Amino acid sequence: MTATVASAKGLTKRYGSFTAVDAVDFTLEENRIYGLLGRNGAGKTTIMQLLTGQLFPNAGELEVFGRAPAEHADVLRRLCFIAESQRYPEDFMPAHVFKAAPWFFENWDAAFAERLVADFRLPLKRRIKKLSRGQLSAVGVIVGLASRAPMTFFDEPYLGLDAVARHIFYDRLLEDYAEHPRTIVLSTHLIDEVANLLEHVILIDQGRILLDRDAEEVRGSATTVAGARAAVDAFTADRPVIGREGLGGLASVTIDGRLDQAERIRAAELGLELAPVSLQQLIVHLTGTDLAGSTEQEKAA
Ligand SMILES: Nc1ncnc2c1ncn2[C@@H]1O[C@H](COP(=O)(O)OP(=O)(O)OP(=O)(O)O)[C@@H](O)[C@H]1O
Repeated sequence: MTATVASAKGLTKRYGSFTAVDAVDFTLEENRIYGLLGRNGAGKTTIMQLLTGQLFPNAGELEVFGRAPAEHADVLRRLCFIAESQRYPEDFMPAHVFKAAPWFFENWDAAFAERLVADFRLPLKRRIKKLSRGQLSAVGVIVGLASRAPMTFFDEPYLGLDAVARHIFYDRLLEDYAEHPRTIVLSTHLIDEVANLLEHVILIDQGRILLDRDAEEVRGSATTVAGARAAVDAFTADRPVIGREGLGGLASVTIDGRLDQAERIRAAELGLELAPVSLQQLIVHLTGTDLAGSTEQEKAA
């Protein structure tokens, strides 16, 4: 039995006349790794700032650990938010950050932080403003991991981190999560890289939730059917189509939903090729722009 650690109902955030988060409902369960995904400007950072009490909602209900997060110190001390471009006091070095961290995070593991510093080859005694972009991201990633906060938010945490460092992050996150389960919310555009890490996916588009589903269910929940156009069209005619491409007499159509054995046999008989759709491909299909039309908000503006 899992417990709900955050819940939003009709949660809305406006910036002037622009609605960045539009009456969303969702819950976060204890000890799960969530992917908060979506295109630029979708509203991911805004949702994380609402959850961590940095912003007040304009409407709706929001509870984190049973209370409105803003101004409740007992909630805020259980949260860790790692922003894309974290700011630190002038003249701070990484060593200062890690020394101060236990004042904010009661579960802080100094030995784990030390190991991560070695993994990321982070210079401890260099001014933070002199660090490279990737080294600056490493400081945030280390704080996020070693804080072991019951609810940890990583908002695009790895700007500038090289591929090796990103994989160290994923590996350490999974290892440590296995030993110290907690709720983790990760926002990223590198969906393929984190696809296997995520347990649950929340997909945001223009301030609304497009998908809120167990990652296992999402994986393999869509299929691309490719082959001769007439056969593809016949096979996909009665199904929910989420993407379509074609060239000459060939077509490739992505459909939502799983295919059963009989359908797979029928596809084979029609000479069609079936391929599972990756999480990234699915998200591209679901959030791809309708090039023919503008968005509702743009029309209204
Ligand atoms: N302080 C603000 N004033 C006005 N508009 C804002 C403000 N902060 C964010 N927005 C707008 O709200 C929308 C959501 O922004 P948000 O930062 O939450 O998106 P995001 O999904 O995190 O995007 P990205 O992936 O690019 O980081 C965007 O259109 C953004 O321009």
